[in-house]
Amino acid sequence: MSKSNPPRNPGESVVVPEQIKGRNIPETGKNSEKAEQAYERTGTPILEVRDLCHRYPHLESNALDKINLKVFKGERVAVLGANGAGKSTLFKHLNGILRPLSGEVLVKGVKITKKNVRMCREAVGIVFQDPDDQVLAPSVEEDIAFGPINMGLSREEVENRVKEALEMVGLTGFEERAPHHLSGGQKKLVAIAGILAMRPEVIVLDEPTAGLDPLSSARILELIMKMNRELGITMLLSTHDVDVVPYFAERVFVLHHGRLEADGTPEAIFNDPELLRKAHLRLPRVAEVFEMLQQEGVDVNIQITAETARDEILRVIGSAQQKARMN
Ligand SMILES: Nc1ncnc2c1ncn2[C@@H]1O[C@H](COP(=O)(O)OP(=O)(O)OP(=O)(O)O)[C@@H](O)[C@H]1O
Repeated sequence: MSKSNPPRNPGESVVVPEQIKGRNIPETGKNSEKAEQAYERTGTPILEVRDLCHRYPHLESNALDKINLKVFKGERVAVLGANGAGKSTLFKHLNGILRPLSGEVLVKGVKITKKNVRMCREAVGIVFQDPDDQVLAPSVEEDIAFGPINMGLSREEVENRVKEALEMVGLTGFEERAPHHLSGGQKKLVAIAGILAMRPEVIVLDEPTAGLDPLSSARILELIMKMNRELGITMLLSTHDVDVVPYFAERVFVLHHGRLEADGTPEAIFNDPELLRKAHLRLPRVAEVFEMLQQEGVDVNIQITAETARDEILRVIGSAQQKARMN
């Protein structure tokens, strides 16, 4: 986004939501039965981008250059890329906020046009990086009701949806509060509730944890997992926080200078040092330790989550003990 991200402390530790810690880490990758059950990678993608190019006025190069990608129902996808890579620009195309210079975006197989853009915005909701761009009404309740009222829903239905969305994000009791008196984390939850109340099939979140403390970040990530698991909502989010990516993403898109450099599982992406270097990304902290061990000549495979790291360390210790016994 044009707004710069608040600086992050490079040594800041990651708070992994309890639900996705340890043994409950969602399995990722092609071999994961759970992941395979969670979504069907065949048939019509819920979102498809074909040869998408975007150019902002007065700029010489494209902010997006021939992007092709598909997202399937129920997937959790992370979009990684350095500042200015094009993540926000891509997101604004996914529900027709921006119009392509060339190429097209399809929602459930239908190309976004002027005529159907409203329907597309109901299906694909976007949570912007800065909640102040989104949460504008004088009270939380009015803010969340805004989308459903615009959809022409009855008063009773609007009330139901506001109640349901507040429950989902854990802000029941905040109805009368003024959004500008809430904390950054609470405002972010109100922004998510406003989108949720429209019952979208896809939620796109631009840097949902930027500027939040570790606990608030964990709460947002927990909510993202819950919306995916319990409501079946397809989730796309951009982040600079590579440490959390392996804990929630089944698939990762890497953007660099407006191009899609890679589309793969977190394991595949984080096992490609050349790609990470090119896209100005780094390994998750856990993986950095394994990379250092490899450089020391230890026979380990790079791991990206705490749980698989523990298993790998136990494997190495086990084989060292076995060798010692044989000698
Ligand atoms: N409204 C705009 N007008 C002109 N140029 C823009 C505008 N918005 C973004 N850009 C430019 O387009 C490119 C992509 O920006 P974009 O905000 O999509 O990147 P990003 O990956 O979301 O970055 P960040 O991680 O910093 O949010 C950048 O070069 C940026 O300067």
